Amino acid sequence: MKHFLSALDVPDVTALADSAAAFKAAPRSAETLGRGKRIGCLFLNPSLRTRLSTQVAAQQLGMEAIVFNVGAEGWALEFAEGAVMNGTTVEHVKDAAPILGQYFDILAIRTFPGLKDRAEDYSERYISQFVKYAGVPVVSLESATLHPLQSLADLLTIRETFAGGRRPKVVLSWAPHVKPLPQCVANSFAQWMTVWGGADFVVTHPEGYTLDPQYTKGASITHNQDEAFEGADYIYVKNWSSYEQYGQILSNDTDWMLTLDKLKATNNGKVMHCLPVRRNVELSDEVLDSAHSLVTQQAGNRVWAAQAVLADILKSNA
Ligand SMILES: NCCC[C@H](NC(=O)CCC(=O)O)C(=O)O
Ligand SMILES: NC(=O)OP(=O)(O)O
Repeated sequence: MKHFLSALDVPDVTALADSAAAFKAAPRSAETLGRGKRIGCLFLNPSLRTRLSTQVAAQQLGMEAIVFNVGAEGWALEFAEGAVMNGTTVEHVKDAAPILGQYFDILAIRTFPGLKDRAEDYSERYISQFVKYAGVPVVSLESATLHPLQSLADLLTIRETFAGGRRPKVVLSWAPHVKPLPQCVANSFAQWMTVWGGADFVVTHPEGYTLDPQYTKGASITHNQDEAFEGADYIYVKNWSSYEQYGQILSNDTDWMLTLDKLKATNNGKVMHCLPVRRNVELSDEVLDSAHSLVTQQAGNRVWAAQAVLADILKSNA
């Protein structure tokens, strides 16, 4: 693949998850693949896992990784076409991106949505301008609407932990939060689950939190969390702000927090979350600290997901 922005860039998500599993079994199996190559990781927003796992993955492929917190330390970038730059932005992406394309063989970017203007966020203007102007492969480190590296790690986690000999029931469950969050992780998980097609996939959320249907096509959607949890093998917990009443918090319904009591209806369900997590708001301590929780394994798998993606891009663009 050329770029990695969405599941739709991946010819075969199962094969990519297999590649991630192979790197997990043999981390140094392609340690010369990236020799002499350099990845630039640009962060317009904070990160712990994505930032570090991508660097570890690059190093294990023999690549050099340079991280730049462009949001905090760089010149304020302008993305609007034809902007009269007499305000706070200092440098246009049209000028910056081609330079970054000369410094790096792969450019990876984290750029969260503004959550003010849905059309603007869902146009993915920021990351697509890097694609347009950098001239090198671009990897999403979470963009305005999707988080594909997270979803690939999630798919790996489900495939390596499920031993049921049937299709697992996987539930994406909305959770309360203190602030409006992007829809990225939820959109992306739904997209990967439906593109993969290996699970009975259910999305549950309070009214008003319907996700963009392009990502949930093929999923069962219900406002009844108890019903969704019945017999579930995996519960993926995530908050998102409203897509319909864009960027709003409509419900701070604490009843939606995942507790051990709620897990009783599941099939000894495993619990997933992308992290960072607000303890005792989204999930209770007793869930996160129990054997139900896969969150540490899931975050560990971010390395293998990133390694599979970078290896594929290196091979495809050799
Ligand atoms: N990269 C994984 C999640 C990133 C982001 N969470 C956050 O911003 C949490 C912030 C907080 O808890 O204050 C999100 O939901 O998309
Ligand atoms: N899950 C995830 O993307 O974590 P970071 O925001 O810490 O990178």
